[in-house]
Amino acid sequence: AIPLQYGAQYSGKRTDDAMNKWRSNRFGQFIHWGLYAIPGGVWNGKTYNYAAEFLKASANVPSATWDSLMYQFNPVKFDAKQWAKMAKKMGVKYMTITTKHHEGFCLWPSKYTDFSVAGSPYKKDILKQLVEAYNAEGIDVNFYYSVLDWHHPDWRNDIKSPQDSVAFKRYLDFAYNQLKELATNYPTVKAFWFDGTWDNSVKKNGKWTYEVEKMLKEVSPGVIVNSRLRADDYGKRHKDSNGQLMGDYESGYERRLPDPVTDTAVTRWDWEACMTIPENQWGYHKDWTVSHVKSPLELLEMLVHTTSMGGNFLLNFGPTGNGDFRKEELDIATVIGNWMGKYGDAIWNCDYAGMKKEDWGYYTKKKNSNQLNMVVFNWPSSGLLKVRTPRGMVLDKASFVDAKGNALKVEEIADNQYLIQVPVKLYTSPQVIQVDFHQGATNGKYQKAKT
Ligand SMILES: COc1ccc([C@@H]2N[C@@H](C)[C@@H](O)[C@H]2O)cc1
Repeated sequence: AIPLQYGAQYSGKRTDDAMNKWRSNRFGQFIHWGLYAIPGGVWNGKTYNYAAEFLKASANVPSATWDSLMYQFNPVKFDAKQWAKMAKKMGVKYMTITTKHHEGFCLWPSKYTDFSVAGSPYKKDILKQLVEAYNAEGIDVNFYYSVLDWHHPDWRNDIKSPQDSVAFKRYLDFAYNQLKELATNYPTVKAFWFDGTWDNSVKKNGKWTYEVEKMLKEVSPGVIVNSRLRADDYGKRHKDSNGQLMGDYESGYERRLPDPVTDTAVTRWDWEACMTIPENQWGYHKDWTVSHVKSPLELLEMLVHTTSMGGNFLLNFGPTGNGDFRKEELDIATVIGNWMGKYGDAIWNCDYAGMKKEDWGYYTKKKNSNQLNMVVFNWPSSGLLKVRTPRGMVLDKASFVDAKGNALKVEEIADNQYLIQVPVKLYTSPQVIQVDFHQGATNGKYQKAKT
């Protein structure tokens, strides 16, 4: 192995209470909210199709002009309690909020900059209201923090001169102080979600990323940081020069999911996928006709897919500049919430079942139980659901979660191969079949092939 000072600090999954809770949460609400929500992808009457939180770049808006949006930030409809109630009904167990996105505007009154809510007509601390309201609903809150900062004069994309080094050192001190301020002033925050760390300037400062992780864990014991924060001694990101995952979970899946057949390696570590409802909009965009908008059932399948591979699913919402949510997002929250209300037990505190992916859908397995869940999206015209079990796993009985009394026919047709029979009918939403199993030798009651 290559000797490293700033590489991975440990290997394997963390098994402490804080990480077990993070893992059991499974479903989270991402919220992107900042000055970009005011123009919402439209500048001087022109609609820009690219991600709305990048409008400053897409429309080549001068910094002074963009930054003056601070004087328009006054979300009169913002109601943290209402947001938290919507999240609770949707069935999320955690929420990740952008404390500061690439534009540099801070949703809390940081003492290290004037470019925050304190300088806006709104004035109040948005993070404080959200943390209190969501925690009151029993939902954990995590903080997203962009290291990339378009506003700060000392930010550099690369270090090309001694002057760059001096300036960027000032920037890294600023960011370090802001992060310490966040961890200190909002002690119930459970995790930090770092973004904007792909530039050479950050890759050349692996030590700083190591020191940030260390500081956060000293200030807030048990706190969790994503792999995206980290660069090692040689600028390697997410995984260090020895291929070891840095941070506490892998955060490379952005608007994409690992393949359930070819990417099962991800089940060996903790990971989280974050997902937009449109193709590529994190901040509020006035015109969602610019791309495909995922339906509730598309997103629900992604949540189940992610859980089936031992990952967390972070679904993004982009509130308007006034502090309310668009209809499409409210509808998605309602439909997913209704499903979670009935079948959330197949998501929360569930993990990878260690079984081969089948065409009809996904398996999840309740932690420390003999409860296997089959979440069925694709109904076979035969009415026969194929199940291949690992050696030593024997299926006993199966029934629909909302028809526990009606046992389904479970037929062992060959070594570790079963068929579960379901009525052939139109199912209008994904169903969950609960299967009881035990470890043991197969019953061998099927006809052995004639030798
Ligand atoms: C292609 O470059 C980028 C850069 C930043 C992003 C940011 N990461 C997401 C989690 C959002 O915050 C998006 O703005 C996305 C794509």
